Amino acid sequence: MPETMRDRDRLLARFLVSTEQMQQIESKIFAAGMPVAALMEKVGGLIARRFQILYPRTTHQRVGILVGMGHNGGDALVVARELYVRGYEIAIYVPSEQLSELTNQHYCYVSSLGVRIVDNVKDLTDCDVIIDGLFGFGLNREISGNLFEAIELVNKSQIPVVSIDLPSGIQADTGCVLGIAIKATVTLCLGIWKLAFIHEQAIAYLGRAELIDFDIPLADIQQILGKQPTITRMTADRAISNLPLPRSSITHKYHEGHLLLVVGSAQYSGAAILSSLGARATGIGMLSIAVPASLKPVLLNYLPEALIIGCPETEAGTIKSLPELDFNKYQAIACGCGLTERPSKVVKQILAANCPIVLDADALNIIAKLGTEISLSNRSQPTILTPHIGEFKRLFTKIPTTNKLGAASAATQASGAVILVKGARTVIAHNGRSIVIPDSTPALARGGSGDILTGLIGGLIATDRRADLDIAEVVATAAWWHSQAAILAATERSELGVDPLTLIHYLNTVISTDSNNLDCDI
Ligand SMILES: NC(=O)C1=CN([C@@H]2O[C@H](COP(=O)(O)OP(=O)(O)OC[C@H]3O[C@@H](n4cnc5c(N)ncnc54)[C@H](O)[C@@H]3O)[C@@H](O)[C@H]2O)[C@@H](O)CC1
Ligand SMILES: [K+]
Repeated sequence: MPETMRDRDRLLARFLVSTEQMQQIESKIFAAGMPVAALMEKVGGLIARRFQILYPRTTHQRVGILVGMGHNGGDALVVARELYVRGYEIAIYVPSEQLSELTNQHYCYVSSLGVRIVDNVKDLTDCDVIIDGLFGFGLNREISGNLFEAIELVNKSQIPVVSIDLPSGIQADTGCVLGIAIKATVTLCLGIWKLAFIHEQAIAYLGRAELIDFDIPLADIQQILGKQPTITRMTADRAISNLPLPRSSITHKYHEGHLLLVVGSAQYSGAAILSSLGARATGIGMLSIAVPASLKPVLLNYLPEALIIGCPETEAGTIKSLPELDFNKYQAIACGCGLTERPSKVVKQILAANCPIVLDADALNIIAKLGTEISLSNRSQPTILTPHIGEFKRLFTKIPTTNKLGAASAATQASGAVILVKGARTVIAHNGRSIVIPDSTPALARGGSGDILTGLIGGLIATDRRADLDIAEVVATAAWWHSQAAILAATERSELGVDPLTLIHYLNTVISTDSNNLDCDI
C-alpha cells in the first residue's frame, strides 16, 4: 500500500476541487485503465453501504430514489439495486426522458428486476427516506419544469433526503442555487470535497456532509491540484500540528512568546478582557495589555498574571496615547478590540512596529479611514486583518464581496496583508493561497466571539518560534480552534449556551480532546 490509510484520510480531508479539476482527475483514472462502469459500480456500492448504516432497513424500509439523466443518476440506480436486493422497498422516479448510456443500462437492469418505477414524484411521498441522484457536478443550467416541481415537492415533504455528491440544484464550484435545490439531510460527497461545500450560500442545503473516499490515487490528485494547492481546508490534524504543543520540557516564559494587546475603552472594557483571555488560552509566556488607565483594575481582576499598561486616556475613556514602549520586546501585537475609532494615532504608531500585527474591529475602521493600502505599504513584517464582511466592505471598497473566497484573495493581493474574513465559513488568504475553515456553528454569532479570536491569533503568532513560520497557516489554526471550541460548547450546552466566557473555557478543553482523539477523529 503506497500510503497509510491514516495519512491518506488526513490528506484527503484537506483537498478541495473544482468541477474542471475533478473531471481532469477522473480522466486520469479512466486513462490509466479503470473502466467507467466499474468506477460507478464501486462508488454506488460505497454509497449503499453507508446508507444502510445511516438508515437501516428496520427503521427506513421504504426508499424513494430520484434519478437524473447523467452519472449522478447512474450512481443512484446502482444504490437502488443494492438496496433492493437487501430487502428495502424501492420506488424510483426518473423525471428525464433521455438517460446517458451507462445510466440507461442500469435503469434497464433495475427495471428487469421488478423494482417499482413511479410516474409521479408524489408517489415518493410515503417513503421513509429519499435518495437524491438528480444532478452532481454536471449541473450547468437553471433547473426548470418537472425537475423543479420534483425538488419543490421533496423539500416540502419533510422526508429525510440523502444527496449523492451534491444536493441537486447546487452548482459544484460556486455553491449557488440554480433555480431550486434539494435540502439534504445528509450529503455524501464523492471522492474529493467539491468547492460548493465551502460557500456559505450552500450551507442551508447540505445537511450533514460526509466524504465517501473511493480510492482516487493521491498522486493523481496532487498532480492536478499541485503540491501546494491554492485552496485547502483546515483540518484537525493540520491545526493541532501548528499548536505550540508539546512544550519543550526545559522551556521558560521568555521562550513562549510575548504578546502586546492594545485594546479597550471605558465603553468597551469587555472586549479588552475577552481578547486577553483568548490570548491567555494559547499558553503565551508573557502577556502585556495596554488599556486606558482606568481599566487597569478590572483587567487585573481577570488576568492577575498579565502586565497591564495603563495608558493616558481621553475624557471619553479611550486610549489617548501609548506610553514609551519598546516594540522590539514583543513577538506580536494585536490591536483594535473595544478601542473605538478615536485612537487613530495609536494605530499609526503600532503600524510602525517591526513585528507581526493583528488588526481587528476598530483598528480596521481606523485604517479604512486612513486608506488600507497606504497604511500597510511600509510594513516589513506581516499584517493580519480580520474583518467580518461589513468591515471588509469598508476596508476594500472596490472589491466585490459576492464570492468571499475571491474577495479575500483580491484583498490580500491589493494590501499584501494576511486577510481573514469571518463568517459561517471563515476564509484566510495570503500569497496566492486560501485556507477555509470548513465547520462552524451559529452559536458564534454573538458579541465578544471575535475579540476572543483576535487574542487567539495574536497569542499563537507570538508563541510560534518556527523559522519557516507560515503566518496564514497559524491564523487559520486559530480560526479552526475557535470554531471547534464553539462546536463542542454548543453540543454540550446548546447553541444558546456559548457565551464568550464559556467559549474561552472550551478552548483548552477542545484541544485536549482533539489531540487525544486524533487517531479516530479526522
Ligand atoms: N468524477 C468521478 O470521478 C465520478 C463521478 N460520478 C458521478 O457522476 C456525476 C457527474 O456526472 P455527469 O457529468 O454525468 O453529471 P450529472 O449527473 O450531474 O448530470 C449531467 C447531465 O445533466 C444535464 N443537465 C445539467 N443541468 C441541467 C438542468 N438544469 N436541467 C436539466 N438537465 C441538466 C446535462 O446536460 C447532463 O446530461 C458525479 O456528480 C457523481 O455522482 C461517479 O459515478 C463515479 C466517479
Ligand atoms: K445529487
